[in-house]
Amino acid sequence: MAVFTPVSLDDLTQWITQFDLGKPLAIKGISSGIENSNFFLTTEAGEFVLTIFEKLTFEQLPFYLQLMRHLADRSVLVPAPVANRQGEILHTLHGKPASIVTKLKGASQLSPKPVHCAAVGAMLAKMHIAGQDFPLHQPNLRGLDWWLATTPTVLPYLPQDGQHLLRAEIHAQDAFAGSAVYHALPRGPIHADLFRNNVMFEGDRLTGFFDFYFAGCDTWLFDVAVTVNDWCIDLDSGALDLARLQALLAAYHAVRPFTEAEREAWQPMLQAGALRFWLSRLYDFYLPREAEMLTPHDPSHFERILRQRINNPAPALF
Ligand SMILES: Nc1ncnc2c1ncn2[C@@H]1O[C@H](COP(=O)(O)OP(=O)(O)O)[C@@H](O)[C@H]1O
Ligand SMILES: N[C@@H](CCOP(=O)(O)O)C(=O)O
Repeated sequence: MAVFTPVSLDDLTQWITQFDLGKPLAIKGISSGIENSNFFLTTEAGEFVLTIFEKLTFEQLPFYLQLMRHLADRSVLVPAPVANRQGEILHTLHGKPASIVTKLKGASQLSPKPVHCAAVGAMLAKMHIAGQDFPLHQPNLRGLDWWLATTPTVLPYLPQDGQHLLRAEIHAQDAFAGSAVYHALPRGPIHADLFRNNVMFEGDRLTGFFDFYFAGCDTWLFDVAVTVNDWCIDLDSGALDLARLQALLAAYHAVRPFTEAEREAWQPMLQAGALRFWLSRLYDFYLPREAEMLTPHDPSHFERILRQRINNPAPALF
């Protein structure tokens, strides 16, 4: 939708000399970005994505960029941040934080089949394992604390039945987060927003996960639940598609077997994954940021998913 900070080839002539990327040959704004100014950049060394960060700060960005670098170094398919000759991956362009990352081939698969879900499940498990020794820590900033803080803000906008559902679910999630099962869940860096539009495919071959700017440290199962709630559902009803669900979970389990605690936590975690995006969409819908230029996502989509998960519990995990 937008390039907020324009960049021309002339702007890059001098700036790019800090990298071993040769001369800049072409730059093209990416219109679909909503948070940042993104560009496809071609240099003598190949094709890249240049991002100027419009909201994230120099203090916040190292967690995300270092995580992508860490994962890329361990053969997880993610954009690899490109370092300059000083080894730095966070740069300044037009006075704002900027990065150059490798360009993923392909396009998003918005009508996934089991084969695509299996590829996502396997790569997600690989990503969780590879993140285990990542040294930086940042909590999931859209986790329980944020849900608890946001619920009273959005409650007044909801009709009675929505208020009832939200109160009951936040109460259930707060109790679940205090349980022994919850504390036994394996955790580490997670993507936390692995929707269909954040994964690239070339045909049936997954070429990478991107958009790590909701990443944080949380339970791995929460990441699986968020992913399942987008990749393995009928988008109209929110109902789980069992063939896609089975494909994603089996492929994940083959790389990183689920634990007993995860089996017990699966049902509340699927509800947690739905609650998180219901809340963020409610917040963006009723309290849009100043000068927000976007049409907010429909919150009722995730209310429907939450009701589906409560009324039609998913099959048990492996
Ligand atoms: N590393 C990458 N490789 C290929 N395409 C990318 C890459 N990063 C972003 N894109 C493209 O740019 C678009 C916008 O990126 P996104 O991260 O969603 O931006 P924003 O954070 O501003 O919403 C994506 O939909 C995708 O088409
Ligand atoms: N996936 C979230 C919105 C996050 O925005 P993104 O386009 O940067 O992934 C939702 O659907 O609510």
